[in-house]
Amino acid sequence: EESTSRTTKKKLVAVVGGGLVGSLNACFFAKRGFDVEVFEIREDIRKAKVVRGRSINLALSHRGRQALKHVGIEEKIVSQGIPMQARMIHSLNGKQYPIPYGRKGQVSLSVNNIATFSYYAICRLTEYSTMRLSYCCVFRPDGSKVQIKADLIVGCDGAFSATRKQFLRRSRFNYSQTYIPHGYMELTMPPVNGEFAMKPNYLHIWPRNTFMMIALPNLDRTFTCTLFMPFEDFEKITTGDEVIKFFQKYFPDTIPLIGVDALKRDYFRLPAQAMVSVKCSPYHIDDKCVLMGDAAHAVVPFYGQGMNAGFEDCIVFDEMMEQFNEDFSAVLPEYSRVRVPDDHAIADLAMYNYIEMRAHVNSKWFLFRKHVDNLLHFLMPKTIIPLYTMVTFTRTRYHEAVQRWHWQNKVRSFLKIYASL
Ligand SMILES: Cc1cc2nc3c(=O)[nH]c(=O)nc-3n(C[C@H](O)[C@H](O)[C@H](O)COP(=O)(O)OP(=O)(O)OC[C@H]3O[C@@H](n4cnc5c(N)ncnc54)[C@H](O)[C@@H]3O)c2cc1C
Ligand SMILES: COc1ccc2c(c1)CN(c1nc(C(=O)N(C)c3cc(Cl)c(F)cc3C(=O)O)c(Cl)s1)C2
Repeated sequence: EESTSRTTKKKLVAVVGGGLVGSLNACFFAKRGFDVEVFEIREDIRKAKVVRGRSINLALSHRGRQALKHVGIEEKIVSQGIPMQARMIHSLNGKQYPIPYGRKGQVSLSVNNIATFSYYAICRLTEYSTMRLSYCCVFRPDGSKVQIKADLIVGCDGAFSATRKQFLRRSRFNYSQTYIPHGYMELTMPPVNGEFAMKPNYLHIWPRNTFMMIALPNLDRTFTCTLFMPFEDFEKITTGDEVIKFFQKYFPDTIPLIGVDALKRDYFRLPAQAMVSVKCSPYHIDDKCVLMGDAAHAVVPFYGQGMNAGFEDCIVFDEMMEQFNEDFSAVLPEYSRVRVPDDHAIADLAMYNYIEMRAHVNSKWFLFRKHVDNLLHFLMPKTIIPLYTMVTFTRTRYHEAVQRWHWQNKVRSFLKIYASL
């Protein structure tokens, strides 16, 4: 029977979206003793046979790991991830050059997407007795809605968020989205005699200016290769032979590793996927609703930070819940005030990196820039910290990392002028 002894009724938090950020966020709220209900449009991940995620594997770095650590699942995820201690640059002549990310411990982890993470997060959730999972769509495709009576709604329903769509109807809500002309396609590189086809503890990169391919290792000793190319170039390749010809020209060393038949087949399995950059503000409505993850800020993947930024959203929000004693009317506006500039900064950084890579990033550029960065950092470790080090291996606020990077560029150009005198 209803326990009358309790003075305050437990508050209910409804999380829309049970993807990477939604399921992690639910852990944060459940840990605080809230009743949490997660609404996920797709079937229960724990029963799903086929993993359907936007990218098969992702680079998990410091920001994301700090969030996982907060709810006690960092070790579980790290044990399922493969550390990448350096980049392996594949030049056109087939030569490979490793470029370390930094000091020994500074690694990114290649983790399997939805399957590994959400599974552990949801299992963690069910350990908190206050957890309920409803596999249904909050806003049904026919527009009808599930009635939720909750004290707080957290929109974690991804780049095409239905929760955010409700924000669009309000005045003073800012929104922008940009589709880039590049698409991406994922291809699998199988093991060779049961072993990884390439060195596993690296982020493999084939930088070819307009075209680029990267490969991250998976636990099952495959690599997931992600080919980035303008849609118009994807469309020019219409037959298996044209695929092989294209790979012979730009990625010759990968043909024997992916396999001619697999290339011809897998290239036409799915069309190239689009990449969108979404910015909006504010992230909240009064003390009622808040957006996090891709629902708040979808970024192009050219910094490997989308999930890490979404996970960091959860820590930042939780820190404010602590600071304002869980008073939503104080936490939500403060969350928008602090987090919008940082998430916009990483969106800009990722877009800048895309434009930089498309323009003049080939093996020589990569080698030159990364060795210069590492050299300057070695000479003036406190003054020159490579931008990707601040972004990937620290929790420096994204907008501060960008400010510092601008300042360092001034120092760098001054040094160049000084050196040339
Ligand atoms: C090619 C590529 C490579 C990437 N690489 C990296 C990387 O290396 N590192 C990194 O940090 N990030 C990377 N990202 C970004 C990362 O995938 C996203 O930032 C991350 O998935 C965002 O998680 P999310 O939970 O906010 O959204 P999603 O993962 O999209 O989850 C949203 C969830 O909400 C559900 N949903 C949607 N609509 C509704 C609704 N109306 N009702 C109920 N449920 C709903 C969906 O089914 C889904 O489960 C990459 C992205 C791409 C495309
Ligand atoms: C699964 O799909 C994807 C797609 C893109 C990425 C990832 C996974 C993981 N990514 C990472 N990027 C950085 C980084 O900081 N930069 C500047 C880089 C940016 C690009 Cl595009 C690149 F090719 C190398 C580096 C590099 O420095 O290694 C990391 Cl550190 S991890 C990009």
